[in-house]
Formats: sequence, structure tokens, C-alpha cells
Amino acid sequence: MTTTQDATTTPEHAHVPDTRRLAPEADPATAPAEQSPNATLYERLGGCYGIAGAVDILVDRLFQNVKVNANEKVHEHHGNPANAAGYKWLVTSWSIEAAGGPKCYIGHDMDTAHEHLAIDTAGFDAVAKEIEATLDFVGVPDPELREFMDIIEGYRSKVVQA
Ligand code: HEM
Repeated sequence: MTTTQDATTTPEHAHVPDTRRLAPEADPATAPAEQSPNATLYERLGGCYGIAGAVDILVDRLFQNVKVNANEKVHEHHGNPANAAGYKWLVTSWSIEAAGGPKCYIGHDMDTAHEHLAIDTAGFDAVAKEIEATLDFVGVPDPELREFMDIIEGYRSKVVQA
């Protein structure tokens, strides 16, 4: 027997969970239930769950982005799916610290991390576009989105070394 979808009901899968809204219930330690008016950007982005959720999507997109991977040295890293999990951890923890959250980043500073990659302005712009599009995609409000993009822009001169 086959079942038919009732057009008047919303199918289960149509509901896309908002990871930022889930954060307080999911992890009260990192995302306070009540946000004070002077909450850090880290808190306003939804704490560890909000940031990790965005980075999960971002890194998958970066690994597939044609402009980002036009740089052969970048592609040596981003072209290998085995690098995804570790890279997601590093970018998540870097972002947590950059947004004013707890100290947890164990990777290199931004100069050292990118010095062997010969990243040019076009490469940086391609990544910045993906970061902005991803924050928008997961529903980060405009003030928080702008604040985080200003932080990213502040690292341009350290990352662009070509
Ligand atoms: C402000 C912007 C950026 C941030 C915050 C950032 C963040 C990071 C972090 C946290 C790491 C890990 C460092 C480590 O392994 O210790 C990393 C490595 C890397 N980044 Fe970036 N990145 C930025 C821009 C870019 C751009 C524009 C590209 C390419 C066009 C890029 C490509 C890479 C690659 C390929 C690696 C891995 C290098 C390796 O392990 O050989 N990044 N980045």
C-alpha cells in the first residue's frame, strides 16, 4: 500500500533546524539561555554550536569552490576530503577565539598558516565571499555578520602573501 502526502500538512523534512536557536538547549555551558545586552560576539553567534554549525557548512563549500581551488597549493589541502574534519576543528576554534569566546585554538598564527600558499587578493576575496554567504545562509543577523566580516578583513594582510 502506498501513502500519499497530504498537501495541507508540512512534511517533516521541510523543517530546517536553526542551529543558533538550538544552541542554548544543546549546550548551556557555551551558550547562555538569556543574552545580556553586552553579550560577546561569540555568545551572539550561538556559542560553540552556532559557530561549529556554520563552519561545517563553510568548509564543505570551500573545499568545492572553484576559485578558491584555482591556487594549486590551496588545492593540495582543500582537494583532499581527509583534511575536512581537522580543518573544521581548527577553523571553528580559531573563530571561537576571534569572536571573544574561550581560548581553545591550537593551530598556527595566520601569517605562518598561510605563508607557503601564495594566496592572492582574488583567493582571499573568494573565501571572504563564502564566509559571508554561509553566515547569511545559517541566519546570522546583519550586525553580527558585519562584525565578524570586519574581523576577517582585519587578517587580509596576514593571509595575502603573493
Ligand atoms: C581571514 C581569513 C582566513 C582565516 C581566518 C583562515 C583560517 C585558517 C586556519 C585556522 C587554518 C589552520 C592553521 C593551522 O593548520 O595551524 C588555516 C589553514 C589554511 N588556510 Fe586559511 N584562513 C583564512 C584565509 C584563507 C584563504 C583566503 C585561503 C585560500 C584561498 C586559505 C587556505 C588555507 C589552507 C589551504 C590551509 C591549510 C594549510 C596547510 O595545512 O597546509 N585560508 N586557515
